[in-house]
Amino acid sequence: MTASFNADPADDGGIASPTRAAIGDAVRARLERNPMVSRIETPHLDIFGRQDFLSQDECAGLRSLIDAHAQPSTLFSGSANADYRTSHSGNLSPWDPLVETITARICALTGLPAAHGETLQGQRYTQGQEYKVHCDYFPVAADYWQRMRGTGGQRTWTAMIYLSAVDAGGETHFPQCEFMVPPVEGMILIWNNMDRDGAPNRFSLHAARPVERGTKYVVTKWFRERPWR
Ligand SMILES: O=C(O)CCC(=O)C(=O)O
Ligand SMILES: [Fe+2]
Repeated sequence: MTASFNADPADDGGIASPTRAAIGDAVRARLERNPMVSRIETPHLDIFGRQDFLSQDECAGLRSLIDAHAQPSTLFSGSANADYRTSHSGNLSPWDPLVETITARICALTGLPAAHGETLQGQRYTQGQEYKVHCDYFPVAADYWQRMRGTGGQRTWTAMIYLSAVDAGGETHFPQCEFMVPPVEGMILIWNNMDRDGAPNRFSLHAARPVERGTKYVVTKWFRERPWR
C-alpha cells in the first residue's frame, strides 16, 4: 500500500532537511574550490567573501538604480520599522540589463539556480541608519510563514554586495560569531542561513551597524530552497 503525501501544515522550515543540507553542501563546495573566494574562519557559520566582484562602474550603476527606486524600508513581518530598519530600500527590476548581468554572475559564483533567487533588493543607509539584528531565514512561528512556504519555502543562502565604502560604521555584524565585516566597494559576502543539517542557523543572526559617516549602499539577493514565485 502506498501512502499519499499530504503537505504537513505543521511545516518543514524550522527543522533539519536533507534538501536544504544538500544545497548548503553544494554551494560551500563550489565556493571552496574558487581561488578568488575566501572563507571567513568561524566555526558555526558558512560565510565567504570575494573582493572586486563588481567593478567601480557597476557599483555606480547600481547606486543610481537604488537612488531612483529606494523607499523607506519595510520588514517582512509588516511590523512598524520606525527604528528597526531605518534604511531606504527597493527591489531592482530584473529586466534592467545591469541587474540581469549581476544576477547571472551571482548564480554562476554560487551555483544556485536563478529561479530560486528573489528579486535583487537595493538598500541605502545614510548617517545614523541601520538594520538591527535579524535572521534572513523565516521564523516558522510567524504568521507569514505559510505564505512563504508556498512561494519557495525557506531562505537558504544570502548574497550581499557592498556598493560603496563607508567612512565610519556600517559594518555587517554577526554577534553570535563575534566578527564584523566593514563595507568594501565591490565585495560580495555570501553566507548560509541554514546549518549543516539544513535547519535554521542561529549563528547567522546579523545586523547592519549604524553608518557613522558616509553613505552605505548594498544589494542583497536571498535564495529560497525551492523556485521562488
Ligand atoms: O547592510 C548590511 O550590512 C546587511 C543587510 C542585511 O542584513 C539584509 O539585507 O538582509
Ligand atoms: Fe539580513
